[in-house]
Parts: sequence; C-alpha cells; structure tokens
Amino acid sequence: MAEENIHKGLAGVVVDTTSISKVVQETNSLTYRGYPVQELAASRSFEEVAYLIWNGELPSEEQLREFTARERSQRQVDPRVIELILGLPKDAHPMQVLRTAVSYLGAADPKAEEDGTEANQAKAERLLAQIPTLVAVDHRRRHGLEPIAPDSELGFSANFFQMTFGEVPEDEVVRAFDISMILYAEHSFNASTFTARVITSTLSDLYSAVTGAIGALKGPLHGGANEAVMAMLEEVKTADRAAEWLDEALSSKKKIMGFGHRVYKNGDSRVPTMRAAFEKMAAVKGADDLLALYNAFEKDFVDRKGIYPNLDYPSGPAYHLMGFDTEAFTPIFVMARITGWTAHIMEQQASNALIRPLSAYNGEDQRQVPSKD
Ligand SMILES: CC(=O)SCCNC(=O)CCNC(=O)[C@H](O)C(C)(C)COP(=O)(O)OP(=O)(O)OC[C@H]1O[C@@H](n2cnc3c(N)ncnc32)[C@H](O)[C@@H]1OP(=O)(O)O
Ligand SMILES: O=C([O-])CC(=O)C(=O)O
Repeated sequence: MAEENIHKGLAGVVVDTTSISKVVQETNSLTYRGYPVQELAASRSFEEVAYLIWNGELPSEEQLREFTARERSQRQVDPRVIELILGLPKDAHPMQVLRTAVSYLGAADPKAEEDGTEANQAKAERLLAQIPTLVAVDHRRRHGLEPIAPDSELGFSANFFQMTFGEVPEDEVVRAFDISMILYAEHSFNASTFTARVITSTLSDLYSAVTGAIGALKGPLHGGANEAVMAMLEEVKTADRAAEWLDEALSSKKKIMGFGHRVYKNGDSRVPTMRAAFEKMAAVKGADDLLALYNAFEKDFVDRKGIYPNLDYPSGPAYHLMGFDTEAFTPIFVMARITGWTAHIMEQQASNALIRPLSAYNGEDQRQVPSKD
C-alpha cells in the first residue's frame, strides 16, 4: 500500500454517518440534533439536552417531567459497587475508579447482554443517573468522608454538588456547571465515542463500550486535558510568568494542554460559552489572579502559534473554582459524555458494520523459522 493511502490517526477519514451532532470546521459551529449548542446552553437544562441527544427532539413539559423523575429515582447505586470503590487503592486515579465501577455495574446487571434500543436506552438512563453518585462517592473517599445519599428533590447538577460537598452552592455556580455538562455532552466521532462504536460494532454490550470509552477519554490528548490544563496553570502560577514558562515548554517541544483540536483549526465552537461561565466563576469566587493568568497565557500562546483553546482550557479552571479536585475533572466530563456515547452506541447498533480497518505491513519480509538443530 502506498504511503499516501495511509491515514495515520484516521485524520480526514469519514467512516460513517451520524444524525446526533454536527461539527463544522469551516463555520466553527456545533449542533446537537440540529440545534446550536450555544443556544441550548443559554436556555436549556442538561436534562433537556440529554433527552434531545437520545430522542432527537427537545422534550415537552410532560416528557421532561417523566424523564427527570426517572433520572432522580435511579441515582442510588448498588451498595456492592460502593464497597468496591471503598476497597480500591486510595491513590487510584478517579478515572480508573470510574472505569472499574462502570465495568462492575455491567457485571452486576442481569440484563447487560440485552440489546435493542429500548433495553439500551434504559441502561443509558441508569448510567446517567448513577455515574455522578460514583464520582461523588470516590471524591468523599479520597477526602476520608462518608458517602452522601442522592437527593431526589434536586436537579442533576445541584444533586452532584450536594453528594460531593454536602451543600448546594450559589445558583450561578450550579448553572455554570450545568452549562459545562451541556457543552461536554456530545461531539461526533471523537476518540472516546469512536472507541465505543468500535466495541459496539463487534456486537459487544453497552457497558463494555462505555468502559472502553472511559479508558479512551482518560488520555491527556482527549478528556484528560482538562486536568492537565489545571496542573499546567498551577505550575505557571502567575500571569507574569506565562511568557517564560512558554519559552521553556515550546523549546522542549511540549504540547500545550487545552489548545489545538483535530477538527477545529480556528477555535472550538464551545469555548466562548464556557469561557463566559469561567469568568462568572472568577467573579463569584474573587479569582482575578487566575483569570489574569488564563488570559495572559492564552494570548501569548495564540500569538506565537496561532493554535486556539479547546473546551478543556476554560472548563479546567472553572471546575477548580467550583471546588472540585483536579483529578475529578475528567470523571465530570464522563457524567456529561455518557449521553453522547450511548446515543452513538444505539446508532451504531441500529446500522452496524464491523469496524476493522486495514494496515500497511512494514516489518520483516516473510522468512523461514530457523531449524533448532
Ligand atoms: C475535549 C477534547 O478532547 S479537546 C482536545 C484536548 N487535548 C488537548 O488539549 C491536548 C493538546 N492538544 C493536542 O495535543 C493536539 O492539538 C490534538 C491532539 C488535540 C490534535 O492534534 P492533531 O489534530 O493531530 O494536530 P497535530 O498534532 O497534527 O497538530 C498540528 C501542529 O500543531 C501543533 N500543535 C497542535 N496542538 C498543539 C498544542 N496543544 N501545543 C503545541 N503544539 C500543538 C503540532 O505539534 C503540530 O505541529 P507540527 O506541524 O510542527 O508538527
Ligand atoms: O472532538 C474531538 O476530537 C474531541 C472533543 O472536542 C470532544 O470529544 O469533545
């Protein structure tokens, strides 16, 4: 096979159709089922957007009432999975904990192997309801605290704060978090979603596909970047050190976390909305220094390289100001992306073809196994 026919990293390759979301590089836009994501973030809740992603239409009032009632009633997790989390090494990364816990939920679900849209929709809704509980249990365990039971009186985002910190913060904080959930919910054939589709294409089950997707999201070139952004900003420390830090990082060919994207080359469609949410957090928390560092670092890097921030750049420091541990940022991403992943799993199942690309061999020519005597 000629070198020019090899698409390393599948860059530029269109592998299938999807009706879930559209990422348009040229116009720097993202739509979920046809609706611009920034319009959804401005006026809708994450629950409404989850419903839209799965069902193709926004819910009526009654559909939303039924949907949120189902979500609220399923937040409690099997006590055995809490035992499992409490027994894991204390320094296990929260993404490892979550990957293990979701895999366990699959092993414990007697209907794990049932497929078809109805069965998978029920599993997807349960994961949407239960993943926040798992993330909150792990947060509290790392802090030596007892789990807090979910509160069915609270919405998705407020309940997550309650289970994590034992209190619900100001409305602006809950709303900024909800907006981040909307922006993180879905993004076409990104690496973790594609992983889920590959696993589904072998006719494996939904839990296996989600477990694999969590593994793919964990890497710093994908979802793990929101954690890496915060670690980087903490290393740079102050706005006046940004230039010097970048000189050093770029001369040693470091990738700058939270910048660049495989599809968007002129900026990520979600960044203006998330940046506004981060600015709001900085105002609520009085974090002018972090905002100054954020702005100085971005300006300097964009001026030098013409590479723009992706969603992980504003979401990392926003989650930090909301009080979350850095290592919990990517599990929080999972809480949102479970909607997109499972929508893609169902779409793949409905029109399946085994995903199995070719490779060009560049190893030894065929040769004879030497005789032993
Ligand atoms: C939610 C998400 O998953 S968004 C992505 C989150 N990931 C990150 O923020 C990690 C940092 N970013 C990156 O590593 C990359 O931009 C990726 C992996 C996201 C996209 O990479 P690709 O589409 O493969 O772009 P590619 O690596 O070809 O980049 C083109 C050029 O820009 C450079 N570049 C791209 N991103 C960066 C970056 N963040 N820092 C420094 N240089 C960069 C590359 O080194 C390359 O330079 P070269 O042509 O001199 O070799
Ligand atoms: O689309 C991608 O490659 C990565 C991304 O931004 C996402 O998954 O949200």
